[in-house]
Amino acid sequence: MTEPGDVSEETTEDGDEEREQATVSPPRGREAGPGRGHTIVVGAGVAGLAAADRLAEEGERVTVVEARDRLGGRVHSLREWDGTTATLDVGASWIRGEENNPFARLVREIGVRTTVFNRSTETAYDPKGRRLLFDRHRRNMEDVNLLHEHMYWDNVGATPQESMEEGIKQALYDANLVRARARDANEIVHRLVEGDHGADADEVAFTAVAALHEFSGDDVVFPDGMAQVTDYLARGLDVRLEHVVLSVFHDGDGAGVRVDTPGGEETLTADRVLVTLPLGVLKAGGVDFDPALPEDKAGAVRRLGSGRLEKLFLRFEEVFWGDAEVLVHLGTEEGTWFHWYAGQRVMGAPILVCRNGGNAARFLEEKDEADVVGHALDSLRGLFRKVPEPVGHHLTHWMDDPFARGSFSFTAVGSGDEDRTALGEPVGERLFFGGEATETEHTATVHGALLSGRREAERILEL
Ligand SMILES: Cc1cc2nc3c(=O)[nH]c(=O)nc-3n(C[C@H](O)[C@H](O)[C@H](O)COP(=O)(O)OP(=O)(O)OC[C@H]3O[C@@H](n4cnc5c(N)ncnc54)[C@H](O)[C@@H]3O)c2cc1C
Repeated sequence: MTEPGDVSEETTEDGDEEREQATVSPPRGREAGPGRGHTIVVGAGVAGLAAADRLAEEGERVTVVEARDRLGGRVHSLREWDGTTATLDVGASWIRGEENNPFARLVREIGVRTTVFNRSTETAYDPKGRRLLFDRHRRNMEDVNLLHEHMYWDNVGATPQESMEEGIKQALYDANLVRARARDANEIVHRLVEGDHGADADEVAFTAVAALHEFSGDDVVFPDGMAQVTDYLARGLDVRLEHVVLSVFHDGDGAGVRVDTPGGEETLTADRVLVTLPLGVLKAGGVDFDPALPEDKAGAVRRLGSGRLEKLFLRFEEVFWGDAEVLVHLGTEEGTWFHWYAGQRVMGAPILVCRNGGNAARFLEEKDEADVVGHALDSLRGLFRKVPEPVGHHLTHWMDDPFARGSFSFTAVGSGDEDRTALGEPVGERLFFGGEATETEHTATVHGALLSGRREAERILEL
């Protein structure tokens, strides 16, 4: 190990890129202020950048190492997609609940434009593609709220071994809805679980109901892309892209990482390392830790789940679905194509986007891309008489992405908050852990990632 605080200097072409980046904004975090040290942050997602931003502001020297050739991690805005002016948020797109939400506060500080999908236009269709009367859909959603309320109450005293599926069954029994209403509410609740957790109701712990402490207010999206926020956090920082961390090591003298770069392998050392790798990457075991992670942390990595949620964007010549900005389709094959969001206003182009989570995503994963698009079009053709061929599409593959290995963490049956806490615990004063999976109250979200990064920055600043 070289001296703590000594990071090998870049001499490759990458170095030029880094210097170029630094000139866009005044450099930050390049030197340690009085009494401060040097932290290597692994991962330039929301968590890593939020930590680096805070540490740099407080005089810490910070070096961010990122495997991809871009910032943002699971925040990824594809700008000017497909020859249009549209920006696609192919990872996170929503701030869930604007009020008191720290991510929303940051967005306001930066002055980034947000908007809401107009839910008053939400239109639901039955399995045969018949539009449900507005009142019927509203009643369905009231039934869903009732089930959720029962689930919150039934959750008191639930054990980690109980599944969300069992919780839903109990709530259905308690709510005592008539058959057709119970069927619709049951289906909608299942689709919501799959979207929120990226897993099926029988894979998710029932206790996760209580863990979804979301904020009130509107859910807002970013017409110009959420990546404006990660770009802002990274301004002026020393971020080294295309640096794939192979191992993380630490001892009494310091900590460091071995990285694979386009110029070959390198070793970077510092006083400490903050790891914000996605849970899926930790689960895959591609990054070595020396010494090995403590058993409670390794166990947490095994027990927590990495969920799947994939998005399909379809671009058409023109809007054929009317004014609706949200379409709900009940009774589809394997729960696929349940929720469509229409981007004519929000994205400024005739785009439909659908998210498939859990089983629906697994079902589609078996197909090649053309078949997935065909399957989506068949489903839409059940709703509209004339569905033209799309002129473009984008399908995400977060589960296969080697630097994500999933969309976000979920509390799997048999795991719990104590696993998330263990995952976020530091190892001595050299190794720290952040990322959405290390949060107990706001898992699987950008605000959770933000809070985890700031939490670890505070921990380091208190040393
Ligand atoms: C399809 C999808 C939809 C979502 N929708 C929403 C939403 O609407 N609202 C919401 O709040 N949240 C949403 N999320 C969740 C949200 O995106 C994440 O919770 C959040 O972005 C995670 O941030 P993070 O910093 O913890 O992890 P990441 O953003 O994954 O950052 C970790 C970084 O580590 C890097 N990395 C991985 N391996 C290595 C390695 N070996 N060496 C170096 N670097 C490495 C990665 O490339 C990445 O940049 C969604 C996620 C997905 C995938």
